Amino acid sequence: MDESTILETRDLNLWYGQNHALIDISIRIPKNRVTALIGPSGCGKSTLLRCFNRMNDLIDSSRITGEILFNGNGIHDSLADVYAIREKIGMVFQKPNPFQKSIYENVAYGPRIHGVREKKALDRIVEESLKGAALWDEAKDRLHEPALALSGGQQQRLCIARSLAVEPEVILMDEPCSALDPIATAKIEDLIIRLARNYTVVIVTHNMQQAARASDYTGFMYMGKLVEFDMTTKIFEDPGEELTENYITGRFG
Ligand SMILES: Nc1ncnc2c1ncn2[C@@H]1O[C@H](COP(=O)(O)OP(=O)(O)OP(=O)(O)O)[C@@H](O)[C@H]1O
Repeated sequence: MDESTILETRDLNLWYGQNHALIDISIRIPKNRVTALIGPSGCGKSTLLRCFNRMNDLIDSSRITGEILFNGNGIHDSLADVYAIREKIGMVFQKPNPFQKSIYENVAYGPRIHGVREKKALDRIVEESLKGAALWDEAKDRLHEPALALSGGQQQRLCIARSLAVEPEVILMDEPCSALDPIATAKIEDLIIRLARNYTVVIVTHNMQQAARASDYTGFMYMGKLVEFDMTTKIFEDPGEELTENYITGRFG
């Protein structure tokens, strides 16, 4: 794989109490590409995703061994700043979760916390972020309306805009389309492909067509292990492992 790596795990293991949820995961996430994580329910996809920006730190029972590197630096090193990591590695969840504020305030919230006060600067960030999330045309005349008045698909794009507003390098997406209809899903998929021009996207999905359509690389996980990681075309057309083939041809899962 001749790509530069932005995120990497080396022999990563994670336990929730006695449950060994991730087993010896070594993966390299290529920069400015879309990587999909697929596999049957409970195989550890969301857990691995949450490790990348230390969201698993918030779960008391979880314990990890091994290394996770972001741009070559260990994210658990003593000097690592977890808030800076979560700013650079944003996350979008399954269910859109905008704040109970206006569209504008949802996007301006992060930059404001980081000290941007000037209205002109905030206006510019809001516009750029909404454009980046393909929501500007639909939202520009209603910026001060409640975000919760948007449709589900628009709310999800607003959540993407909110993460773009703090200038991330990576966007983690945990089944971002599972609550959306096919039209809203298609819009998010187009957006994911476009986002990869400037950002790295890692997406967990149950939808194999989505992984095939929207990703450059795919990792197939099974029972806590990364069975295979390769270019998406290779995984779907000529997988190296029988287990992968059985999964993508619908023989289990
Ligand atoms: N917060 C948690 N506390 C304890 N155990 C957890 C927690 N989250 C996940 N697990 C366990 O870790 C394992 C992996 O779960 P995870 O959610 O990462 O899988 P997944 O592949 O994303 O599943 P799904 O596709 O169903 O979302 C499962 O056995 C699950 O029960």
